[in-house]
Order: sequence, then structure tokens, then C-alpha cells
Amino acid sequence: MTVSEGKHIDKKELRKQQTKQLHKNKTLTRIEGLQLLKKLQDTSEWKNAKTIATTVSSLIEVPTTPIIEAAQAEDKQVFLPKTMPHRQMAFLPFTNSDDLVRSDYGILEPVYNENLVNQTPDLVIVPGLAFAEDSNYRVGFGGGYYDRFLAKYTGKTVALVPSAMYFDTADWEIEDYDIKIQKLICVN
Ligand SMILES: Nc1nc2c(c(=O)[nH]1)N(C=O)[C@@H](CNc1ccc(C(=O)N[C@@H](CCC(=O)O)C(=O)O)cc1)CN2
Ligand SMILES: Nc1ncnc2c1ncn2[C@@H]1O[C@H](COP(=O)(O)OP(=O)(O)OP(=O)(O)O)[C@@H](O)[C@H]1O
Repeated sequence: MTVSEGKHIDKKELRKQQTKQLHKNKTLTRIEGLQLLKKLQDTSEWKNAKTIATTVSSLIEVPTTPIIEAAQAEDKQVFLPKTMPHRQMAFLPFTNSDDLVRSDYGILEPVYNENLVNQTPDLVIVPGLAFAEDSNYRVGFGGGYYDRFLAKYTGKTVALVPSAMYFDTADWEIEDYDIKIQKLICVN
């Protein structure tokens, strides 16, 4: 117990709240996602990246199909995560939607091939449920996959933050293993 605990919302509670909120805001998130992609394309991080990691979005996240298509149109290679044992992620090249397989968590993933893994893409677009603008901390789905991966990753990181995921400040508890996103791209 810490004295400051009272003003923090439990991460699990926040995830529950945000999941509900994001379901209500799907349409807005989709529209804002296109604006956020435009802003992303204006950044040096995007322009300088030859290899980009994103995800296959679930219904409540910023849709990633437009991101994948924009990257491909600019001859950038796209990598997608496959969840592995011990809460590790392997990033594998995106070839074609038909080659993706649904994971136990219901997310489409590329098929594992040790020869194709790339853990050092130039830019990682980090997913999440909530982002704090003043500190760049995030809350994800709770697997700790990105925190583990980013602990070793030394390239560029950005996150696209629609209004439903936006927080001025982190009113949740920051843990030692939480990793800040280098650049948050927000609406307006
Ligand atoms: N579109 C997308 N793909 C992604 C992520 C993401 O956030 N978005 N991930 C980002 O990390 C990874 C998968 N994330 C996962 C996060 C949590 C659990 C999981 O075990 N959830 C538990 C509940 C955990 C809890 O609430 O404490 C469960 O479903 O039982 C699984 C996968 C990789 N792919
Ligand atoms: N670098 C790490 N090494 C070992 N364990 C870690 C590390 N980072 C996070 N974890 C563990 O993973 C669990 C989930 O972490 P956290 O709540 O930050 O997930 P999240 O960031 O919301 O999820 P995700 O990164 O999958 O989107 C925590 O219980 C934590 O103990």
C-alpha cells in the first residue's frame, strides 16, 4: 500500500472501463485513425523507416489496414506480431491477409518462420487502450507483450491515440517495467 494509491485507478478496472468506452467509440476511432495516419506520415520517424511494425487491429483499436496499405504503397516492409510462449512476441513480415491465422486470443497473426523474424524494425507503432499525453505512458491489454519487447528494442516508437484513448495524465499506477512511447500522435 502506498499513500498515493487512492488517487490511482486500478489498471484492471481501467482496462474494463476503456474496453467499454472504446466499443462505444468505434466509429469515431476509425475516422480519427485516418487523421492520425496522415499525421504519422508527416513524421521523420515514418519517412525514415524502411521497416515498420504494426498489429492486426481488433474492432476497438485504431484500424491498421490503412496503415499497412500506406506503408506498402511507400515500399516499406510491414511486420506483424505473433504471440509466443513466455509472453514473447515475434515480428514477422506481412505478406497477404489470407496467410494470417487467428490466435487463441482471437487476433489474426502471421505464421511463425524463424528465418523471417525481425525484432529490429525501424519503427514500431505500439497499440494500447489508454495513453497519457504528459508522460507518454500507456496501458495495453495486460499481457505485458510490448513492455517485454520494448525493454530490448532500441529503435523508434510511436502510438496513434484517438480521443477515446487519450488521457492528459496517467491516473493509473506506473510500474517499473512500464515503457514510455517516444512519440504520441494525438488528434487535433
Ligand atoms: N491488435 C493487437 N494485436 C496485438 C496486441 C494488441 O494490443 N493489439 N498485443 C499487445 O500486447 C499483443 C497481444 N496481446 C495480448 C494481451 C493480453 C493477452 C491476455 O492474456 N489477456 C488475458 C487477460 C489479462 C489481464 O487482464 O490481466 C486474457 O485474455 O485472459 C493476450 C494477448 C500482440 N498482438
Ligand atoms: N520487461 C518485463 N519483464 C518481465 N515481466 C514484465 C515485463 N513487462 C511487463 N511484465 C509483466 O507483464 C504483466 C502485464 O504488464 P502490463 O500490465 O504493463 O501490460 P500492458 O502493457 O497493459 O500489456 P501489453 O504490453 O501486452 O499491451 C505485468 O504483470 C508484468 O509483471
